Amino acid sequence: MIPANPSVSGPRTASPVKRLAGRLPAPADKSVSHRALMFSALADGTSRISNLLESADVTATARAVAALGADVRRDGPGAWTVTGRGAWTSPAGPLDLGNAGTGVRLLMGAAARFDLEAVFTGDESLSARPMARVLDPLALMGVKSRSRDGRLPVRLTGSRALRAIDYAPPVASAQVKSAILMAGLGADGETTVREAHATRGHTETMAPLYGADMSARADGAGLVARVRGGRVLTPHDLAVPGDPSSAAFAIAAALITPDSDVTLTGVMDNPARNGLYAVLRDMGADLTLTPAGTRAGETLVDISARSGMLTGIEVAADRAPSMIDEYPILSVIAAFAEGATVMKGLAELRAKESDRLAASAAMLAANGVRIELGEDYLVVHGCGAGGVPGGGRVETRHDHRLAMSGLVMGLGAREPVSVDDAAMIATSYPGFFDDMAALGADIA
Ligand SMILES: O=C(O)C1=C[C@@H](OP(=O)(O)O)[C@@H](O)[C@H](O)C1
Ligand SMILES: C=C(OP(=O)(O)O)C(=O)O
Repeated sequence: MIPANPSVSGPRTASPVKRLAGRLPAPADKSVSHRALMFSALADGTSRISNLLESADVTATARAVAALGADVRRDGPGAWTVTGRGAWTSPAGPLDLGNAGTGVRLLMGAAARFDLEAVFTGDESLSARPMARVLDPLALMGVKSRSRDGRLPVRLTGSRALRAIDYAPPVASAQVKSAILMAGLGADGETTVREAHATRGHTETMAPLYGADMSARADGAGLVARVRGGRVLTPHDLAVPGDPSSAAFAIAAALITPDSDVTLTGVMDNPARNGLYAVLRDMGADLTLTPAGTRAGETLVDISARSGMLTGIEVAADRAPSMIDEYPILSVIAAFAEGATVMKGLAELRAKESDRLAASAAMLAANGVRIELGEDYLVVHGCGAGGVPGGGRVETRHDHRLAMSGLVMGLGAREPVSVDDAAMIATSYPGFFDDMAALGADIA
C-alpha cells in the first residue's frame, strides 16, 4: 500500500525568534527519489530503496509506476521494495502526478518505449506547465501524443520501435534531458542529448547502477549525455542522499536569524546542485562543509551555517542551472543582506510550480523589501542592519518553495510573515514544520 500524504493546509504565520540552533539530517532528495522509483520499476527483479523521500510528489510517482505494472511496497519509514518486470503495460486509468513536474516529464519518457497507452494528468499548477519541451523530442523518436496545446492532460502512445536521436534541448532542463534518455533506453541505437549548460545529472549517474549503458561527459560549460538502447535493466539497492534544495531553508533561516548555529547532515554535494551554497559563500556567509561519505554514487557533506551580515552580489545567469529551485529562498536571504543582489537569467523560473520570478518579487514587496523585476531578472535591495520589515502576507500560488521561503523570512524579520496556504509544502518537504520547530522556530 502506498500511503496518502498528510498535509498541513491553510494559512501559517512565522514569527521572529531570538535564535535557531541544532543538528538535523537533511530530508531525502526529491530528484533522486523519483529516479530511484522509476529505475527500480523498469528493472527486471526486486530493488530496495532506503531513505526514500515520502513527499506527495514522490508518492505520486510510486503510484504511477505501480499502475504501469511494477509491484511497489512500503516496508517502513523511507524503506520501499519495488519489483519490476522489465516492461511496463497500459495503466487501467489516468496517471495523476499531482504537482510533480519531474514525475510527469520523466515518466512520459520512461513509458514511451513500451507498447502501451497512458493518460497523464496533474493538479492545477502542473496542468499549466509546458509539456511540449518533452513531447517534441519524444515525437522525433516516434512517440505519438495528444495534449491540450502542449499541456496536461497528455495521452501518450508508446512504441517498442523508437528511433535514437541526437538532440540539443532549447531550454536548460534536467527533466527534458532525462525524459529523452529514459526513452533512449529502449531506442534503436545511441541517443545523445547535448546541453549548452549542464543540468543535474542524477539520471546519468543512476542509470548505470541499474545496468544501463548510459554516461555523460562535460563539454565546456555544457554536457553531452548518451544512452544505448536495448538492455534489460537489473535491480539495484540504493539509499537516497539528503536534498540540498530542501536543506537550503534551514540553512537560510540560520543565516538571517541572530545568534544561530544550525547543521544539516548528509546533504548531497553535487556541482550541478550546489550553486546556492557557492553564492552564499560569495555573499560572506559563515558556512562549513564537512565530508560525510557517499550514497548512490553521490558525495555527501554536513553543512553548518552561522548567522552574520551578508553582502549583496551579482548572481550571473550561468549559475542558474545549478540552483534553479533556490531563487525564492535566495531572494529572501538577499533581503537581509547589505546592498543589492542582482539575479540574472531567470526566465525558466516562470515555468515552475508558479511564476517564481513574479511570486518572489511579490513576496518581498509585500514585506517591505524594495525590488526591481524584469522579464528575466530580479534585483533585491537588501535591508541590511535596518532589518526586513515583514508584517505581510505571502501568496504561495500552489508553490511549496514560495511557502517555505515566506515562512523562513518571518523568522528573521521585524514583524511576523504569513503565508496564505502551507499545503503544498508536503509535495517536497513533509517534515518541514517538525524540523523547523526542532531548531526553535515559531510557526503557528
Ligand atoms: O530533474 C529534476 O529532478 C529536476 C529538474 C529541475 O527542473 P527543470 O528540468 O524543469 O529545470 C528542477 O526545477 C526540479 O525541481 C527537479
Ligand atoms: C520545480 C520543482 O519541481 P518539479 O518540477 O518536479 O515540480 C521544485 O521542486 O522546485
